[in-house]
Amino acid sequence: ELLNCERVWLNVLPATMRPDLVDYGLLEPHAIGVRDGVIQALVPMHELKGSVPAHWQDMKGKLVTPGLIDCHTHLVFAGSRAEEFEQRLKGVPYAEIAKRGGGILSTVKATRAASEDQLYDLALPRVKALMREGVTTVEIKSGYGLTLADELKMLRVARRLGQSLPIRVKTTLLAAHAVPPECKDDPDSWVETICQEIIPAAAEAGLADAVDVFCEHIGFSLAQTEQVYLAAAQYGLPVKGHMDQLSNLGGSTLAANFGALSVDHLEYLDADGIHALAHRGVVATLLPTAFYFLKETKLPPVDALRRAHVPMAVSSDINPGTAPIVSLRMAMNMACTLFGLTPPEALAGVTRHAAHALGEQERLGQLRVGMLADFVVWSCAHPAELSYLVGVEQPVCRVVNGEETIHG
Ligand SMILES: O=C(O)CC[C@@H]1NC(=O)NC1=O
Ligand SMILES: [Fe+3]
Repeated sequence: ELLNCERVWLNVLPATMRPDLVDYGLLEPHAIGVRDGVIQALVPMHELKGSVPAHWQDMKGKLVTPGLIDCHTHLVFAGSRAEEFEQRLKGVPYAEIAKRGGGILSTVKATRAASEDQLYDLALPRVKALMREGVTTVEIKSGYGLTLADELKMLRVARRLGQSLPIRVKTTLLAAHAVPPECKDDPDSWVETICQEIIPAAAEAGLADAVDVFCEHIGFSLAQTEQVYLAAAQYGLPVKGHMDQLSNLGGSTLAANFGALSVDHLEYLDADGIHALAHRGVVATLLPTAFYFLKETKLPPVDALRRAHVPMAVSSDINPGTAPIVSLRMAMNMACTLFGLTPPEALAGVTRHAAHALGEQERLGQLRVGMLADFVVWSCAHPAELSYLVGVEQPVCRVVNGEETIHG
C-alpha cells in the first residue's frame, strides 16, 4: 500500500491510541504512508518489500503519536488580568475585584475594544506555543465579546487562525459565558439575544462548530442553559457545557439529555450526572489548570468516571482569568499529578477522547489507516514523557493533513 503514497515516514514506533489495544496501543516499528492528507498505510517494517515511493524519511525508531488535540480553550482575548492576580494574592475577594470592574467583564471590555486584527495578533503567540508542543487541533471559544458583533468577531478570528496556520481549529460559540453589563438587570434578555440573534447568525455564517454554556450560579441557570441548547439544536449545532465547576445545578444530566459532545470542569459532578454521561457517551473534559489556579480543593470524580467507562478528555482551558497557562503538556502533567490520571489516560485525553469531545472521533485522535494524517514524531523515548516532562520542545516532526509543518 506504500507505493501509492505521496510521502512515507519509515521506522516509527506508533503509539496508536487505539481503544482496542491496551495503554498507548504501542506497535513494533512501522512505516506510515500518506496521500491526500489521509493515512493510507501503516506497515510493519519487517513486512516492507521492495522500494518505497520517492518522498520518504527514516525516523530511526522514534515515537509517533496522533497529533495532540486541545479541545477546550478561550485563547482569543485582549487585555490582561495580571493586576487582578496581584490583588487576589493580597487577599482581595473575588466579589470585590468584580465590583472594581475586574473578572470576566474586564476581559470583555478589552476584547470589545480590540479589532479583529489586534485579536488575531494577540492570539498568534498562544497558538504557536501549542503548536510547538505538538498540538495539531485546537478548539477556540468566543465568550468575551457579549454582543452579536463582538461574538462573531471572535469566531472570525478563530476561523482565521485555522486558515492561516498549519493547525485545525474547531470553533465554539460561548455567548452564554457571562451576562453583559447592558443586560445585568434582565439576564433573560441576553439569553433571548443569544437564542434569537447570535446562534442563527453564527450558524448561517458557518462560524460556529458547537455551542457552549457556562452553567453555574454565577453564570446561567439550568432553564437558561436548556433554552440555549434548544436554539442550538434548531440550527443543527452540537452542544457542550462548562458544568459542575463550582456547584452542581444538574447541568451534566441536562447536557447528556441533549446528546452533548462534552461536559467540562466537573469538580462537583455527582453519580446521577455520571450515569447520564455514560448512558449517552458524553465526554468528560477535565481542566486541571483552572482547578490549580483557583486553588480548588474539590476533585472531579475521576475514579467514578473511570469505573463508569466515561471517556475523559484533558484540556488547557487557556483563559486570562482562571487558566493563564498556555500549555497542553502542563495540563496533561496536572491531570496526572492533581487528578490521578495515568499517563496513558492523559495521552488518550488529548488524542482519542479530545477528538470525541469535538465530534471528530471518526477522523482524528488515533493512528489508523483512513484517519486524517495528523501526527507527531517525538524526540522523547517513552510516551509517559509527554505527561512527565514540561517545557522542552520535543516534536521532531509535526504533520497536519499530511503536510510536515514548521511549527515555529
Ligand atoms: O475568568 C475568566 O475570564 C473565565 C473563567 C472561566 N470561564 C468559565 O466559564 N469558567 C472559567 O473558569
Ligand atoms: Fe473554560
